[in-house]
Amino acid sequence: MSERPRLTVLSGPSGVGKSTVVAHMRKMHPEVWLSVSATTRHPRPGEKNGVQYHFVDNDEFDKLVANGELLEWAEFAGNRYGTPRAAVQEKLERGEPVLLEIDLQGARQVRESMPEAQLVFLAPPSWDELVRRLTGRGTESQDVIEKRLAAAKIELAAEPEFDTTLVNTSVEQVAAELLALLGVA
Ligand SMILES: Nc1ncnc2c1ncn2[C@@H]1O[C@H](COP(=O)(O)OP(=O)(O)OP(=O)(O)O)[C@@H](O)[C@H]1O
Ligand SMILES: Nc1nc2c(ncn2[C@@H]2O[C@H](COP(=O)(O)O)[C@@H](O)[C@H]2O)c(=O)[nH]1
Repeated sequence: MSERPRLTVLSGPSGVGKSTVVAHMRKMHPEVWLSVSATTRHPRPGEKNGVQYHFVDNDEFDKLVANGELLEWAEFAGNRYGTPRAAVQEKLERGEPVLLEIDLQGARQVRESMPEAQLVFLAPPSWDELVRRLTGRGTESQDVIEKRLAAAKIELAAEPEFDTTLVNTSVEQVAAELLALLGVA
């Protein structure tokens, strides 16, 4: 009997570098499949529907929830985000690894529904560096940055709930560590 296919969750505070690390990893290994979440957040400049996210309005998101189409979902800093269930199930049924990049509330839901999943926490080298990265990205208003930093304090305190912690000092190094955890490299 083959080993059960693995679902990996990558979580960590807003601005720590999750998307940057995953993008670097997929540049080296395009075969790594990342779930595309649905969100009610407005696209940032350069973001395309169906690529970074499926951008939906509140009614569409309500329908996804009501129809049981989301594996998990959460409200984060004023917007809702959720993982479409069907694509994840299809990949796992084919025996292919699955990567989710989601917040702490979503990670906790996955732990409940799929205890075999591995939960990876991406931590910043320091609090000041996290603030620098989130602010320096320049994509959020000061009000939203403050909401995200308030959430970050809760997320950092939850680090012991995760199976593994990776510290994002070097994008290249942490991408290699994540690949190893995915069983790709
Ligand atoms: N190791 C690193 N060293 C320096 N800067 C980094 C590093 N990793 C990421 N960054 C920078 O930090 C900023 C935030 O990164 P990114 O958008 O990937 O974070 P995130 O965790 O995906 O955030 P969110 O949860 O808000 O989507 C970006 O400007 C990115 O270039
Ligand atoms: N619970 C979920 N969280 C998600 C999902 N997709 C993304 N996220 C997380 O939301 C925040 C904010 O993302 P941003 O793109 O607006 O910066 C971040 O922590 C993401 O990881 C999801 O499907 N479910």
